[in-house]
Amino acid sequence: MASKLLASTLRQTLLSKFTTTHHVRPLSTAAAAAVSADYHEDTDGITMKGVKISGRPLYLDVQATSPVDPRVLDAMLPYYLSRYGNPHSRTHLFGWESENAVEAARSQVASLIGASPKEIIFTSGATESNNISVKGVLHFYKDKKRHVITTQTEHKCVLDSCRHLQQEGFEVTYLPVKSDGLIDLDQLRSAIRPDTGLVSVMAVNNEIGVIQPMEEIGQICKEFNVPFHTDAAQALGKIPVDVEKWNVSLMSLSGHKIYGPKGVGALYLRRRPRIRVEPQMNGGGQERGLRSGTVPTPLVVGMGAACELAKMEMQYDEKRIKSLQERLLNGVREKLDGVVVNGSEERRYAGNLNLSFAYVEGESLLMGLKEVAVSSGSACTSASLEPSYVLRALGVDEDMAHTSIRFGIGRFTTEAEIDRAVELTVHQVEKLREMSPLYEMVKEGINIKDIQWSQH
Ligand SMILES: Cc1ncc(COP(=O)(O)O)c(C=O)c1O
Ligand code: FES
Repeated sequence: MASKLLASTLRQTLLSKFTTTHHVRPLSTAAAAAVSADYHEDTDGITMKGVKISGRPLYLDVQATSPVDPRVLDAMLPYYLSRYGNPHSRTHLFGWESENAVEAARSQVASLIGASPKEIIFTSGATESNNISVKGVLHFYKDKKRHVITTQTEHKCVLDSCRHLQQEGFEVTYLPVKSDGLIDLDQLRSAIRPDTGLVSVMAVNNEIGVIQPMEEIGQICKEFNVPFHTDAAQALGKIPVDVEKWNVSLMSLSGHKIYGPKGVGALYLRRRPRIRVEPQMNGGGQERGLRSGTVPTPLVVGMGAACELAKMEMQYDEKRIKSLQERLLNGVREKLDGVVVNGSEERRYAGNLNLSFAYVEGESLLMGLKEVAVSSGSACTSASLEPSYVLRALGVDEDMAHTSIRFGIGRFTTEAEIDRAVELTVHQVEKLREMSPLYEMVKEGINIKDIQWSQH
């Protein structure tokens, strides 16, 4: 109890010390011009991309990325300022101390997932780890293995790696998901073939937060002796992750989803039985020849520190986040009808709440919510007006998929922020519904599904 209290007090103190609400001053005049052309700040707010916002929005988009924990930054700083040696330099102290720091970080990452440090390869992020896993495994075993199984709701970097393999002549099965977002284990079983070289299923979905049955999938892969890869970018530090329990051969991890820095990640590669991959990067042979390029010591130190903090505080964070999620959901449901949680309500990570609001237009809702930084789904598809392919895979109607909003709650989210988000969301949805003729008809008791719309 004392340590939890200490952690939360420390968090507040460090946060107030480090958090700045100031606009970051660019160094060069060219950069200043580029910024100022689209950025204006005055006493009553900020205008950017043509949108005026009074003050900084509150941040509820932690699935896209999370702020760096001040304690993580604290661990990183010496490796920028004084201990800046190349960890691969063998001839002097600067190199040795950097190498030590990298190895310590490797242990911190391994310890959070129940692996040996020898099984951890540092990469630039989960995108790279997913590319190495999907393409690297199939390329290495290409003489015997020509088939991959994945799901329709994976992150784009897994789906695109699979498409790339298809262009090279490999075959891919994209498993559908049930309406709760989970795969059907019998369908997985029957999709496995003698030439299946990899099963790749993400642990926690980035858009809807559902948790796939990892242990069961791992068991099936063991039974058929097929390597199992999981993209655990959204699971690490959020739910217990254990490479043995899940029987995974490869696992992709990311630093910036767990209050660590952007631009760093890791790949878990099982040693017994050993899984082999073809490297995607050629060069100096760092990271056992699997990922050439100078290991970025400060980033790796940050990822290690973030993992150590996650290990210590996961339970505490989860409890807080769960109660904030309930506060948000109850708050919204108290005032609004027609609010649907997308994805399984039981098997989900509490920090990801994906809601659809019936009878409102999603784009207008997002535009009206500029004081809350939320998204309609993943960051890399957020520019698209298409409804999310993940929600479509769940069988969500196009109109409901269009009105979805993902609320991301994290370690630094406060009750006051949740209350404000509820207030703004309710206000905006009510406003849009007032303008909606459909909602008017629903209130009058007309069943919209029964209406025969005339076609012109
Ligand atoms: C499930 C999932 N996989 C992969 C990624 C990509 O991670 P990174 O930004 O570390 O490359 C993300 C983050 O956007 C993600 O949510
Ligand atoms: S890279 Fe993060 S959601 Fe796409």
